[in-house]
Amino acid sequence: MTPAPLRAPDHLTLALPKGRILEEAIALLSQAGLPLTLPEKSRALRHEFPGVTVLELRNQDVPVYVDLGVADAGIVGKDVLIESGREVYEPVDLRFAQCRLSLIREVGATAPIVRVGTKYPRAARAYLNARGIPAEVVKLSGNIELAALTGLAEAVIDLVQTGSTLRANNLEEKEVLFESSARLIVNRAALKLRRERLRPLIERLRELVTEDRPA
Ligand SMILES: Nc1ncnc2c1ncn2[C@@H]1O[C@H](COP(=O)(O)OP(=O)(O)OP(=O)(O)O)[C@@H](O)[C@H]1O
Ligand SMILES: O=P(O)(O)OC[C@H]1O[C@H](OP(=O)(O)OP(=O)(O)O)[C@H](O)[C@@H]1O
Repeated sequence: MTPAPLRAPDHLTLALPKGRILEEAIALLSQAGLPLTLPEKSRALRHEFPGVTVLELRNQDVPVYVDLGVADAGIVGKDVLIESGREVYEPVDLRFAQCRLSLIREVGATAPIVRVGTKYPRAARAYLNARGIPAEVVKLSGNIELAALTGLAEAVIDLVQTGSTLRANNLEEKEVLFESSARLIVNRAALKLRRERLRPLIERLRELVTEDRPA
């Protein structure tokens, strides 16, 4: 196998998630001065721009690529970052993709919580342990709320934004575990090696998010 070519210190590799974050991430990074455009729909997974490579990943894989240094930086939801358990440098709260991770039950449910369905087993266990609730955590992959509707679980832990999914399914939010938004994450070694590219990017993104929404 041929070794991977060394990347020049003035080249950036970014890990971005496909899905709802991609478009806004590309728009913000372009505003910050990177020569990026939204990739055309295709099966290509790696997109080349002048001086920048974009790796298009699943959300959960963004912290892995950044922590292991395959990507210099990435954008990912705080929810996914917490769940990953990876302690990467997180210099900018980008303030989009705002939502919260909450404990959700059917309206009026009072039965003891025996099972909890979630896409976030690590956060769920930490929450249940802190509350002293001896429930089993069942890892699910999507449409998590169905678990509470079908009796698979007495409660679910999932994201809420507008609350319309809850209202449409006769569910209610019982407690917020934490708030989430998109974050810039950076590999610590890359921050030194590619300082000239990463420092101005961090500064510009900080300016852009505070310009958008003054405190
Ligand atoms: N309804 C929502 N409103 C605002 N932000 C959201 C909402 N749902 C999810 N998010 C945020 O956007 C991120 C990406 O969500 P997206 O829906 O693209 O992921 P997904 O397709 O469920 O993930 P995957 O299939 O890769 O597990 C989430 O990690 C969260 O931070
Ligand atoms: O409060 P709301 O505005 O209704 O948003 C919350 C919903 O959005 C997300 O689901 P998504 O649409 O991403 O589908 P998924 O369950 O397949 O991830 C999340 O899992 C909730 O179901």
